[in-house]
Amino acid sequence: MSRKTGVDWEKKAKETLSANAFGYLSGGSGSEVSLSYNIKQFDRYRLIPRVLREVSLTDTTTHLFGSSIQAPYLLAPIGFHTIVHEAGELASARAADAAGVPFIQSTVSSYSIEEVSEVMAVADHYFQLYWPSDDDVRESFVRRAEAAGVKGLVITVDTPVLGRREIDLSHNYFPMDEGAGMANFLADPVFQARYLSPTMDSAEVKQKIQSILFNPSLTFKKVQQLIKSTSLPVIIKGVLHPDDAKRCQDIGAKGIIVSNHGARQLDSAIEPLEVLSAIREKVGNDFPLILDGGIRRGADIIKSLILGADAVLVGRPYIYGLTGGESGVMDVLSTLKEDLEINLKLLGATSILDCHHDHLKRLER
Ligand SMILES: Cc1cc2nc3c(=O)[nH]c(=O)nc-3n(C[C@H](O)[C@H](O)[C@H](O)COP(=O)(O)O)c2cc1C
Ligand SMILES: O=C(O)C(=O)c1ccccc1
Repeated sequence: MSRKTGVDWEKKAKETLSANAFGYLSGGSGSEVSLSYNIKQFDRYRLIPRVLREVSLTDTTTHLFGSSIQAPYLLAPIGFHTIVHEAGELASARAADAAGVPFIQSTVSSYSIEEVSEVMAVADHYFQLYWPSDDDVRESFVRRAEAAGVKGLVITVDTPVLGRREIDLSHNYFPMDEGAGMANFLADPVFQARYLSPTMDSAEVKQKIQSILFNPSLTFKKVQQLIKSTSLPVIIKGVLHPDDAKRCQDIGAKGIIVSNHGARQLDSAIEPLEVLSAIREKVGNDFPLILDGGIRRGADIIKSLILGADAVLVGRPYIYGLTGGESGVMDVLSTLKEDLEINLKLLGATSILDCHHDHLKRLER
C-alpha cells in the first residue's frame, strides 16, 4: 500500500514494529491480488467537480443507526491492538470518541468489552462478534455486550475459517502468541468455567480459544435466531453478493458491511466497490450500507458514498496510527476528516448529502 494519510504512519509502523507484527497487519491472503485491487478500485472512477457553489461551510456529519456521527466513517474491527501499542483498544476507542466517530471492537481484542465501554463517553461503541462454536460462550458474549451498553453487534460472516496468509505462515506467527487478543475470553464467566483450570499454561489457554473462535457451520437461520434474541441492532459484515445482502435484510439485519475483510479472507475476492451499486439496488434506499477495504483518502469516501454507501470503515490506516498511541490514531482521523472536507469543497458540495452520481464517471479502460 503506497497511499498515506497525513504523517506516514504506515512507514512508522513498518520501522518500529517487528516484521512479524507488521506482516500480520499489512498482509492479505493468498496471492494478495485483492489487496492491491482494494486500493486500485477507487482509481476506476473520476470525480467531476461543480463550481461557484458557495462552499465556505462544509458539514461532514451524518446519521447512522439513529446516531449523529461527525464524519461518515467508523473504526473497523481489528484484532490484537496490543501488538501495536500497550494501550491497545483503549487508545483507539478514546481517539474515536474524541473524533466523534464509532469504534467497532473486535472479538479478539486485548481489552474486554467492559473495559472498552468504560473509556467511550460520546461516540458509539459496537462489538464485532466472531461467533464462537460454543453456543453458551456466544450467548455470554452477546449478554455482556448488551449489559455494557454497546450500540450494536457486528457479526462477521466472511470468516468460517481464517484465510491463508502466507506472510504469517512464513513467520510462523499468530498474534495471540504475544498474549494479545484474549481479553474477552479470559474475562468471560462461561469460558472460564468451561475451559480454564488453574493448572493450565498459556499455550493451552490459547489452544482452547482457537478451538472455538470460528464457526464454519454458521447459517442465515442461526443468525436470524440471534437477531430475534437480542435487543441490539445486528449488522452483518463481509457480504459481497446482492442476493446475500437481500437475505441479510430479510432475516432482520439492520445493515450490512460490504467488505472483503481487507483482502485477508477469500483469495481474489472481488473489490467491494464493484458490487456496491448492485447491492444498493437490491436492498433499496433505506437500508444502511457500509463499505470497507482500501479507504485511504477523502476522495475514496466520496466515491463510496456516491456509489451507494452510507458510511465506510477505516482499517489499516488507524492501526498504523496506533504506533503513536491515542494521539497517533487521532492524527489519522483528523487528517482524513480534513481531506474529506477539502475534497467536498473542491467537488462543490457543502455536505455529504450533496455527493451525487453526476459527480462521478467510471472510466471505460
Ligand atoms: C490486522 C487486521 C485485523 C483484523 N481483524 C478483524 C477482526 O478481528 N474482525 C473483523 O471482522 N475484521 C477484521 N479485520 C478486517 C477489518 O475489519 C476491515 O474489514 C479491513 O481492515 C478494511 O480494509 P482496510 O484495512 O484496507 O481499511 C482485520 C483487518 C486487519 C488489517
Ligand atoms: O486478522 C484478521 O483479519 C482476523 O480477523 C483474525 C481474527 C482472529 C484470529 C486471527 C485473525
